[in-house]
Amino acid sequence: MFKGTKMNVGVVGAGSFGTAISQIIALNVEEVILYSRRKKIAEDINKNSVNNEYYPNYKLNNKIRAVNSLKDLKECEVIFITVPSSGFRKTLEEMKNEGINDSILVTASKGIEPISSATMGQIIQEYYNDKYVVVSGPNFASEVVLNLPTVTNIASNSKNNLNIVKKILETEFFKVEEIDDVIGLEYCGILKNINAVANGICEGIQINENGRYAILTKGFNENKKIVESIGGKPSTIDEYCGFGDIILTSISKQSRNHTLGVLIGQKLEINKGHGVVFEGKNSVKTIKEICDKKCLDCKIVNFVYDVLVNKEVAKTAFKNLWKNITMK
Ligand SMILES: NC(=O)C1=CN([C@@H]2O[C@H](COP(=O)(O)OP(=O)(O)OC[C@H]3O[C@@H](n4cnc5c(N)ncnc54)[C@H](OP(=O)(O)O)[C@@H]3O)[C@@H](O)[C@H]2O)C=CC1
Ligand SMILES: O=C(CO)COP(=O)(O)O
Repeated sequence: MFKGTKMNVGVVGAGSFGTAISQIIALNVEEVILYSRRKKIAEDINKNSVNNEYYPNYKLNNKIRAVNSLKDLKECEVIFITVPSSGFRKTLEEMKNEGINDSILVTASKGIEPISSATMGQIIQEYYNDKYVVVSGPNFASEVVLNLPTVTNIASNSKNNLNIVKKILETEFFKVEEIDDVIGLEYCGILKNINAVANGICEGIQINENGRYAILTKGFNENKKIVESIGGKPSTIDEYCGFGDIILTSISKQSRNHTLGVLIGQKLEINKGHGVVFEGKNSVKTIKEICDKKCLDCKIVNFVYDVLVNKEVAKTAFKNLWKNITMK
């Protein structure tokens, strides 16, 4: 007999993380409705329980039902949004237009909107309310999909919504820890991508390990300053979503942001055509603007900005960074 939560849960975005989190949720609810903007992906999932595009060799839980219209999520009490930040606002607009009004919205996207500098949660607030839930942590989708030991942090202004989301997500191996800092949690996910690119660049130009871990330490401490400056708690950086995710994505070759840095450091051409999600690349300009506005001298952000935006040679940018690395 089913012992989980009797709830309609939806997931928007049948990509790496959306599919992975659906697997986790499926362990706790009767049905997960997974929205794919591509009909073929939805059809494959429903026919064979396989997401051929993102996990071709993995059988998904048969409690996952894929749909190709956002209308089909109308009855969901909770909806997780897992599209990249670049498509987040458009997705919310479409959800609104399709009559999705009363669901608890959860964001797992680790990016920031250019120009408005809005976090994904703040964009949700524009269309809905401030009762959204943020999920973030050292959570590679490739491991989440297998329900391997993982911890994530969640935060919300609504205790009730937080409890509901925790119930939907927590499994024996996928642990969920609440923290009391919505904006800090979101910023941890945004900033660690920039650290990952920075450490990847250093690896790409073959900086020694002592040097690379100095860069990592510097980035960790600068993130604390940034989180505090935007109204978050500096201590949030010590949590899984902070320390854990910075380390994971700065070091692991599984990280796309880290890999991007390595390739740039090695002066290899980045293939722009295949839509790989590099949230760090997309957010560094906005984060640099925020730091400048707040008169924060964040050397790791500047380093990544110099390489990615100013197109400075990575080795030159590193030399400039290193000159001032011990300056507060
Ligand atoms: N991968 C990971 O380990 C983790 C990722 N995240 C975060 O989750 C977010 C998504 O990442 P991830 O799942 O890896 O990315 P993927 O590229 O694997 O999947 C993205 C999903 O969003 C859809 N999508 C892409 N662009 C748009 C758009 N403009 N409008 C609507 N839908 C769109 C894609 O559809 P289609 O297939 O048709 O392109 C796909 O379903 C990112 O912000 C990332 O930082 C968070 C934790 C872990
Ligand atoms: O956020 C992630 C793991 O926590 C995934 O990182 P990448 O986007 O760099 O692959």
